[in-house]
Amino acid sequence: MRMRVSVIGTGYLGSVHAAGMAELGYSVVGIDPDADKIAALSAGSAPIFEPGLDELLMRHLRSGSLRFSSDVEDAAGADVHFVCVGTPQLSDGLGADLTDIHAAIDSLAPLLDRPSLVVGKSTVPVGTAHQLSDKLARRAPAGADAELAWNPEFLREGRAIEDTLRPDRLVFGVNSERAEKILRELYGTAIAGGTPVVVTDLATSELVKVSANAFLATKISFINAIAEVAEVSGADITSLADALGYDDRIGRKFLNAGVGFGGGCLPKDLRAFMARAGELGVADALTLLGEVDAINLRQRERVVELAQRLAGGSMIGRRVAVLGAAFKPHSDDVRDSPALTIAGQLHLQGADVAVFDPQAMEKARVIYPTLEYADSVVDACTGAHVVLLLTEWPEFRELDPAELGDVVAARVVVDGRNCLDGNAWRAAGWTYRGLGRR
Ligand SMILES: NC(=O)c1ccc[n+]([C@@H]2O[C@H](COP(=O)([O-])OP(=O)(O)OC[C@H]3O[C@@H](n4cnc5c(N)ncnc54)[C@H](O)[C@@H]3O)[C@@H](O)[C@H]2O)c1
Ligand SMILES: O=c1ccn([C@@H]2O[C@H](COP(=O)(O)OP(=O)(O)O[C@H]3O[C@H](CO)[C@@H](O)[C@H](O)[C@H]3O)[C@@H](O)[C@H]2O)c(=O)[nH]1
Repeated sequence: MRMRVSVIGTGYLGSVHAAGMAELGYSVVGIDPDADKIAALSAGSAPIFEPGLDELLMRHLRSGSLRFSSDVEDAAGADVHFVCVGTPQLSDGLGADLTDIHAAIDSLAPLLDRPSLVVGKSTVPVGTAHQLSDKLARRAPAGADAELAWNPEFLREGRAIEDTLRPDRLVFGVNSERAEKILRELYGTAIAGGTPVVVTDLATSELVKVSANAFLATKISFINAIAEVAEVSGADITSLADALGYDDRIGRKFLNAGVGFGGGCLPKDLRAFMARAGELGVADALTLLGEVDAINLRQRERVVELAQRLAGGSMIGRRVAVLGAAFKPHSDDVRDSPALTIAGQLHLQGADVAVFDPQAMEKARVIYPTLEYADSVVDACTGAHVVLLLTEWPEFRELDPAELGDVVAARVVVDGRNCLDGNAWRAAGWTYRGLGRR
């Protein structure tokens, strides 16, 4: 009989994971208390923008291998339960809020009356899985037969389906050979396709995840720090990154300088990692990450200051076009988005800010309701004194500077992602400013 899988929490991670597990041939139920989300998913229309997700949902809803429910009791029949609930930043700005993950285990445990595996995928501070494992053993009617494993997720938004079906690596944090065997069977397709597997303990698996995100964040802040120096030296950060990247030991990926990292993962995971190190008495070990965070936030301030300078000193009575609201292209996720932070700051300083994003308008409106949301790039730029490109959507890269020049009040562009051809924009009469570029 094919394995039955439940996915607890169907947000950015869980919705893709549920559809991915159905694609791998399992019988899947996705559980989430958010009734609107469940209604949308059940209709085959994901509440998030993720390329290919609607098609995958529709295919497996139709075949009957995928369903969604807001009642956790519907997870009772599954053999494996993936926990994908949110672990957002606490309101004090430091540690991770583990309320939802404890609530998820509390609601699931009483349903586990036969051998089953609960697999944590959420990103958690090291030590959390051990606590949840104890809780499960105490509360599940099956006792030790209801076991916990940790299988951190490394998917990138915008490429989430590919990353789910063909991950770079799999990490299994397990307490038993039985748990390892079940996970190997579940991911058999990827393993047969060559995906390497690291089998380890719970604590290592939790730490792998936060270390991976901390390393990626460090790479981005490193290049952004160098970009500040390049800018005042007349050097060019993009050529510099290309030259660094040819060294295999360094690699070109994650060396794109600009307004820095945002989203629902890198910033909050970095801060939660530092907070956990503090609780463990080794805060000094991670002081580097405090600097990574500070460098990252400084990039947003640098763009605000640059826009002010280019607008003549004051933002009052100035119109600014912000191209991009999502934290990265091919996503509608606006959590901790550099583009929206910058737009919000300029608005507070009196600018008339018009935002356009191909996918993230609806979600942006919820958190910044007072900004103007334009229907197109041209609408946003009409009458603008400064154009800020802050998310590198392909359609923004391909803009024609001559055509856009006809609608703006002043031909001034800040390329916050260093993705435009500065020479072409200058040739069309624009004042072009990249970050870390001549
Ligand atoms: N977004 C990503 O690309 C990504 C990638 C890897 C890891 N992660 C990690 O995965 C976790 C989820 O992230 P996300 O971006 O999907 O968050 P999200 O906010 O989009 O989704 C979380 C979902 O959990 C649901 N939920 C809350 N309490 C619940 C409960 N008790 N039972 C069932 N569902 C519940 C919420 O309603 C929400 O739909 C986080 O720990 C995150 O760090 C995310
Ligand atoms: O050279 C670069 C690369 C990325 N970014 C920015 O960094 C942020 C994060 O990008 P990315 O890592 O591609 O997006 P996420 O979907 O948030 O994925 C990260 O966070 C996920 C959740 O933990 C992990 O699963 C992924 O492995 C990890 O890459 C975005 O704002 C990007 O614009 C840069 O500024 N420069």
